[in-house]
Amino acid sequence: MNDMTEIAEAGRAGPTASRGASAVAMEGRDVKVFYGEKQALFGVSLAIERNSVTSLIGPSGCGKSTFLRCLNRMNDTIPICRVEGTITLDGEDIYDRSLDVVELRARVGMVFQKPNPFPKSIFDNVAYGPKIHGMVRTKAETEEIVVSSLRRAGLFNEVKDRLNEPGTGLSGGQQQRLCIARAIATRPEVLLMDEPCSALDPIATAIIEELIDELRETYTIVIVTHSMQQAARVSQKTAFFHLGKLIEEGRTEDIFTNPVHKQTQDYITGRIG
Ligand SMILES: Nc1ncnc2c1ncn2[C@@H]1O[C@H](COP(=O)(O)OP(=O)(O)OP(=O)(O)O)[C@@H](O)[C@H]1O
Repeated sequence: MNDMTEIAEAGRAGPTASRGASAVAMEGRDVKVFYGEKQALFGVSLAIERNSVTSLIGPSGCGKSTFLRCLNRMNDTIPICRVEGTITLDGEDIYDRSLDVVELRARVGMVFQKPNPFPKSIFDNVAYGPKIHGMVRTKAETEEIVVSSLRRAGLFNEVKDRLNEPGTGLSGGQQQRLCIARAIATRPEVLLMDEPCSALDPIATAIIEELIDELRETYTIVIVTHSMQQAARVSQKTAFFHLGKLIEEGRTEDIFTNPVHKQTQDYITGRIG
């Protein structure tokens, strides 16, 4: 099997390759992003389907992370960054002045490239979000949400006897699952993942990929990945970016087996990137 066939096979093996179109959870329309004078995104329009995994792929510097960071306004933290266009969550403009950004980030959670647990206990890492968002009032409620989030992230059995130990003492793969537990503890609708496996070994990567597949039953997931095999394995939709433009998007299987644009074809066959 050549690389292309393997990628296509992996895409076909996805359990939802035949799922019908579901409702749109988030949508970007004509999104332009500038870092100072430099334009990084040129009018990107992309609908993110609910309870589905969307992969953002493309060569380094093409704007994948920039687009991802627009979806929960993480770009607000970069002073020179300016965003134009419209981005909605459940039809609501997330750049509306009346919108509470802290609340938005609870609804649209994020997992980063490098696992970044807080320097706190495993328990407190997960309890932190629900506490600051006023989602829990009692110790029992906090415990319930911590345990269910750790279970959901596939980590509970491994840490149940050491919940009071530091999160930073876990292995890289466990730390990343802890970060996923922390993100889902605020019961978000959407989970953004920026190359969540790039710092992990193949076994830890496989565990996270399996988890992503389970999590999409409950969450809408957008993942930036450099691995086309990973995009094919975990996502139902793929969007290909090049030089700040969205070149092509569609069902993962179609993007990898029958791309419409030459640039997409060149990227997936390894001619660019
Ligand atoms: N904080 C920043 N300040 C200035 N320019 C930035 C900043 N972040 C990104 N850029 C620029 O915006 C463009 C898109 O970058 P972005 O990180 O979104 O690409 P990417 O596709 O995610 O890349 P990679 O795969 O290498 O992570 C690049 O030209 C990059 O140099």
